[in-house]
Amino acid sequence: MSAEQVADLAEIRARIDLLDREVVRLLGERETLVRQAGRLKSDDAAVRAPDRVAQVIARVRAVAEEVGASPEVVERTYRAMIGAFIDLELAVHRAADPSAPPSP
Ligand SMILES: C=C(O[C@@H]1C=C(C(=O)O)C=C[C@H]1O)C(=O)O
Repeated sequence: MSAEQVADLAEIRARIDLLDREVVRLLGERETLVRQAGRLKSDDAAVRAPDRVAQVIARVRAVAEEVGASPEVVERTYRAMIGAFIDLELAVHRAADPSAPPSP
């Protein structure tokens, strides 16, 4: 890499780092809402809510198309993120109702 390319890459990474702060802040806000949802639900199946997951994926893919982002990257990112949130929500739900048996 030339000195100019090294400087350009450093600038790009600085901008990515700034965006990541915002992304993580928004993930924290999303986590608060997911925790609230987990306390309201009746059982593990309700926590997993696959129909809702399908809706969210369809919606974010459409938003990606609208804003010029890759729908594939957005879908894969969301599937990984929602998987992690479901694990968190299951833990929150079980802590709120310890008598509930865990699903397989
Ligand atoms: C937050 C919810 O629970 C789970 C987490 C979801 C999410 O992170 O978007 C979506 C559906 C459920 O799997 C919900 O039902 O809305």
